[in-house]
Amino acid sequence: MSTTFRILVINPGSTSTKIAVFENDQVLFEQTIRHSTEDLQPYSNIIDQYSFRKQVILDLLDHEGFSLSKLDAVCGRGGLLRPIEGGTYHVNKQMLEDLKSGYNGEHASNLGGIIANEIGESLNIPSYIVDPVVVDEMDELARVSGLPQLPRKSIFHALNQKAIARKVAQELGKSYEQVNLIVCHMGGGITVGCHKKGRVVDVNNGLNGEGPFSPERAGTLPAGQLVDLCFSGEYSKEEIAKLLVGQGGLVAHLSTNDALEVEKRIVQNDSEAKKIYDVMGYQIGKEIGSASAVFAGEVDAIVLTGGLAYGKDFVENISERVKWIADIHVHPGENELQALAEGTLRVLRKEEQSKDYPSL
Ligand SMILES: Nc1ncnc2c1ncn2[C@@H]1O[C@H](COP(=O)(O)OP(=O)(O)OP(=O)(O)O)[C@@H](O)[C@H]1O
Ligand SMILES: CCCC(=O)O
Repeated sequence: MSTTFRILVINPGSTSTKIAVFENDQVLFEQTIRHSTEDLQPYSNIIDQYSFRKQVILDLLDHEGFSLSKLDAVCGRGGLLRPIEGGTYHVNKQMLEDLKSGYNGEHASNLGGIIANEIGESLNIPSYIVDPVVVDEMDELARVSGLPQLPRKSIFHALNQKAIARKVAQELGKSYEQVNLIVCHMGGGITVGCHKKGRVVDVNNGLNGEGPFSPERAGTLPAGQLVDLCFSGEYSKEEIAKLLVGQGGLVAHLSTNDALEVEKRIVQNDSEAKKIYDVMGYQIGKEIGSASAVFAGEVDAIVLTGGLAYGKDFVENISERVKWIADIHVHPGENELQALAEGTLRVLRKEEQSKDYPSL
């Protein structure tokens, strides 16, 4: 029996689709396909981007000369499913239904399992998801909001946050279960997780109007004014939802989700671009500060990760505000493709069993 496994991994983010082909845990090919605001504009729902993103992936693999017939499995980033524990799940009928209907809401990662399944079925090979954004390890007190009918939910960049947290724990010479980390994923969305001895006990739900604004999310808004906006008669429910996720943050203020473009404008002395970019850093600093209270100050490290962590001045802006809390570890980009491949590999090698996504 073959001990070499070839795996296609697919990570649809809000502003990009990242793909890679792995041979066991070694990457053979990796590419980030960026989607501009204009590319995504025609699609009123994220699920409608499905054919567009799948075709872009297939075209790229074809262009690079990768034969699909050599694949052993396909793995996609898991989306807004029902709350489940971390791990590798095979895609099943219920999961597909929940991803398609957006059981817990709309998110680019909903496309991961759907595209993986479609490619997998066409090749007669298995498809999986690993550590979806709904991994839920929150402490009970973190679930309580100021209205009993509106409990808080755990929806965050679980895959990257957990993979980077393990790496930083290793850098500290400890296991993930021995450290307290504040992990700040800064991509199209921004989530700040409190990793307390191996569990994410609190985290802002970046999709639900919580936390800092981001390239595409509005973050925490003044609630009363938001209610007025909702009932102003000027917006439909869908339009308001899009303002919060997709057209909020940098997109709302500067008409771009691309921080590199914002940095370019700053170099050209665009004062509005500078102000908004600075405020995004300020809000991230505030969120990290509030996370430090979750640990009563006992924080081993602060971790800055995601695409925005490539921005040196941006990282400096945040670090100046929070370096008094703990040492800062910067891991730009993300480890998500590797984490997807490793989760799949553990199952293909039978080191672990894939989990069953619960049916109704
Ligand atoms: N070198 C860089 N310097 C500054 N910003 C960068 C750099 N590279 C990418 N970015 C910015 O990072 C953001 C995208 O980050 P990332 O690729 O992690 O997001 P995503 O995967 O699309 O969404 P999410 O991480 O929320 O799922 C964009 O605003 C992009 O312009
Ligand atoms: C991963 C959920 C948070 C976000 O995309 O903003």
